[in-house]
Amino acid sequence: MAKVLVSNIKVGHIDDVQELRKTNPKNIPQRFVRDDTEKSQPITSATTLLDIPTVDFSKLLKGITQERHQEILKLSAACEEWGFFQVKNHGISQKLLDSIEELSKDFFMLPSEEKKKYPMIPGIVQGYGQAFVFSENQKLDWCNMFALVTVPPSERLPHLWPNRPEGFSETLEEHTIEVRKLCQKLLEFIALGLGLKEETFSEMFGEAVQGVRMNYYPPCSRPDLVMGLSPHSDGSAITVLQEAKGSPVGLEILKNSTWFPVQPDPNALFINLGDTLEVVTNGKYKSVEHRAVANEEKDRMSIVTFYAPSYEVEIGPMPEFVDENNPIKFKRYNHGEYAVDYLTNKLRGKKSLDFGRIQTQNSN
Ligand SMILES: COC(=O)C(/C=C/C1=C(C)CCCC1(C)C)=C/O[C@H]1C=C(C)C(=O)O1
Ligand SMILES: O=C(O)CCC(=O)C(=O)O
Ligand SMILES: [Fe+2]
Repeated sequence: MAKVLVSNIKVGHIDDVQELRKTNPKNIPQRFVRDDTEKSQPITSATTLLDIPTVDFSKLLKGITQERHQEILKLSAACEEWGFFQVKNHGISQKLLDSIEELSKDFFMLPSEEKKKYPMIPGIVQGYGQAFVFSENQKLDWCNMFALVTVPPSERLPHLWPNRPEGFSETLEEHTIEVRKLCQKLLEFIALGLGLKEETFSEMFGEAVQGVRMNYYPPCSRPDLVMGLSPHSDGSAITVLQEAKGSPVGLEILKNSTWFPVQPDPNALFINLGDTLEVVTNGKYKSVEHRAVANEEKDRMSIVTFYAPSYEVEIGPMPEFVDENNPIKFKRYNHGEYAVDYLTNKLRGKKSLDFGRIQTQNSN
């Protein structure tokens, strides 16, 4: 994908939320204050955490057994009903996960001037700062991000790979490889759960694009006024989310017009479906809309890997999911063009899917 340089847009001043917190914790600049229309209060309280469907990866890895079949049924049910699940016994070493978490936290704790050596410029979602800001009056999220495209190497921006904290870039390389293997295996089992051959997505995606983003949410004196991360569906096929240990509840899932707080098991990884899986299954599976809220007392951090098709491939609903009862909902499109559309707009609920959606008379 051509690196979209949207350098002629004015984004106004974007405060670093960690600096805001440090210098004047009671000050919430107006650009961070959401009006009520945007922040429907969750109907459920944080005490009613949503039960996250859990898949045991070690059972999926067993040969063709009844146990594996049951786990695949669990996986497909979670994908169809919720669009997310958590995976335990995922096989990624806890040492690596702890290391990437510690190094990511150390990165965010670096002095501001050090982090500003890796600026995130509008339209390029890589680097340190706030992604998806495209206008001066756009509300900002209470979040500092650091993101890199990691695969293919040709899409990397080497000058944004930090040399501090020590070992961060090297650990990121290892983390990229291990999470990629998990994504590829999960997509094989998701394919089987759809009644497809397990190679379906590896053949469809080509050399999958992979990006990683660390989100750091400092405490906020008025969490009721701000949004940690705006509501969105991910522009991935699947996303792997690791929540830092000791994080307060922050991630919320939209289901039946209600925001449900979820907190993944610290020994599991949270997986959510992105727009691409909704398109290729013609809506049988749906990308889940989610957001993150801020917390008054505690900081929170997430490490998120996005796994998506190559920019070169064409994506569209598979014939297996189109029939007279399920008319085709999306056109076929070049994934690179979808990626440009996604990455040059603010986070906007599930509007990212409109890029490929076929508008029908009665479509709302
Ligand atoms: C919520 O954020 C995303 O879904 C997302 C997805 C980015 C991507 C696509 C839309 C198409 C395939 C490539 C890629 C995974 C980059 C956010 O971008 C991530 C990835 C980087 C890098 C980042 O800043 O956040
Ligand atoms: O921090 C979280 O829990 C959500 C992060 C997320 O949705 C994202 O980075 O796409
Ligand atoms: Fe997300």
